[in-house]
Amino acid sequence: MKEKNPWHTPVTIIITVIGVIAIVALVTVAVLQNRPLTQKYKYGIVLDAGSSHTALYIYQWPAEKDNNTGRVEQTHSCKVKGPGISSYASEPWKAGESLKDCIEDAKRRVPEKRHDETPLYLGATAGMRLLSIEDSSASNKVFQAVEQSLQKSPFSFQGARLLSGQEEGAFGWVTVNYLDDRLKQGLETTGALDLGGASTQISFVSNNYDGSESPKNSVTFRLYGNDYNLYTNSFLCYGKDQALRLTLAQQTQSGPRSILDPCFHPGYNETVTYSDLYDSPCVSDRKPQGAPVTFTHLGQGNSSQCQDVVKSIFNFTHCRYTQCSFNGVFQPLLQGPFGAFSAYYFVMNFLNLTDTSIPLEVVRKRLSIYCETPWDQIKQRHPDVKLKYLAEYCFSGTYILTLLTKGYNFTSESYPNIKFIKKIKGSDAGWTLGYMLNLTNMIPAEAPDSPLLPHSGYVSIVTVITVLLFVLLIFSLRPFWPRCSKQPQII
Ligand SMILES: Nc1nc2c(ncn2[C@@H]2O[C@H](COP(=O)(O)OP(=O)(O)OP(=O)(O)O)[C@@H](O)[C@H]2O)c(=O)[nH]1
Ligand SMILES: [Ca+2]
Repeated sequence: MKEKNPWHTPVTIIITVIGVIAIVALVTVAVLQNRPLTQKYKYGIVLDAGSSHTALYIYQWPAEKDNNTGRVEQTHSCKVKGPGISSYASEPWKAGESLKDCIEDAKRRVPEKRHDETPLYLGATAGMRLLSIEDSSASNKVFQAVEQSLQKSPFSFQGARLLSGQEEGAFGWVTVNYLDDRLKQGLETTGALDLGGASTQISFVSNNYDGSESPKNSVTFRLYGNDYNLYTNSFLCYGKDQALRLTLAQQTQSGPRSILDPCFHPGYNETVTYSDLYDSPCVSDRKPQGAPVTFTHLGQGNSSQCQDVVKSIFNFTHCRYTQCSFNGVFQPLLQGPFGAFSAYYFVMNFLNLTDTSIPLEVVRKRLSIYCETPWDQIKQRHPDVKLKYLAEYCFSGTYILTLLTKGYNFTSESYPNIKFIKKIKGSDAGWTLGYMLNLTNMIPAEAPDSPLLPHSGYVSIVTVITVLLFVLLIFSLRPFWPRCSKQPQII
């Protein structure tokens, strides 16, 4: 006779079926409930109105994770044609007009249904700082013109304003450390070195600096639960274009008809108008009286003399603090790694000198060989490079090394701590990202609560516990199991 399987009773079959359905349902709900939503993005736009040009940056981040694990990244940038907005002082409406192409570009890049919720900011830096010193009414008119133009865009325009040098330095530092993921993890931070056309910024955290010695150089932040006491300084007139004016002013104090400039290649020969050279508040008070209309700017290509001329634009004589960089500005001891961007990168990249493991002495030697190369040869070697940029790389390279070593006190030992960078993980290094993160409150002061378990761990645990409960249920029903009718053995 065939033995009857005790499991084949209606009760156990029903329990098993219900149990299996329950497990499947539970796991499905857990998976569906916790699956990442289809990615939707939010956008933010920042216009960087620099002294030499304006650039527009578009940032995006996952819509449902504004300030948590969502990472803000740059998706696009647009270079505005023409000079910086401060150059339109005499015809301000043109400053507004100049932005239109990049705004049209942004309209195509940001999905249309997000346009009206996308914040748009314009921040102006040293070019407008100089214009506001020189002619505040002209600078107001330029701001009005760009505001009028940007208000017409479909984006949510949040205003155009002048950043202070301190903000420019601090937001550059936030950008670098945010992109490097150093803030969220509370890691040692990276200092930021920004070389613009009209100003230059240095920002870093130094352990032996509490901000009390020079409060105007101190910015404190609480980010992701960590406190930072940042040292920052912006040197107006020490961006590379204004620094070049300072050295040319130094060489033309007697109002000569020609100068032999050690920072330009031998054979270089250009006519410069005195009124153009001295048309900047950085040098205007030093315009020589009775000078001719123009002077001939001749290149000499003499590196050591170039270093001397460049050094002469820094003032090292007075310091009322325990230590200074230059021009009587307090600076604590340099600390940690540094990221150097903007013109630091453009120039050192052109000169093939971004590798800071090359000893500083070798860097100087290579630069002096470059500076001594005749202008004709330089032009032949680089037919595609803009002549204005090409003519200035010898000066700019010398200025960068002088600023870093004589100005900020980097030494042969600390020079390798500098990294010349353009982008970090696809986003440009600069103040714009930090500025937007700040204005959109996207970096919380306290560390966000992270989920106890990752999604996969959560699903696995739910499944295991459900199966265990089910097995337990089956066993708890044991008394109801039909008895196995074993035949007594006949001996
Ligand atoms: N060689 C080279 N120089 C560049 C390039 N782009 C900009 N520059 C120059 O580098 C300097 C710094 O440029 P930016 O960092 O854009 O300066 P900015 O933001 O206009 O000026 P600030 O308002 O002082 O920050 C300026 O003298 C520019 O003319 C480039 O692609 N190559
Ligand atoms: Ca800049």
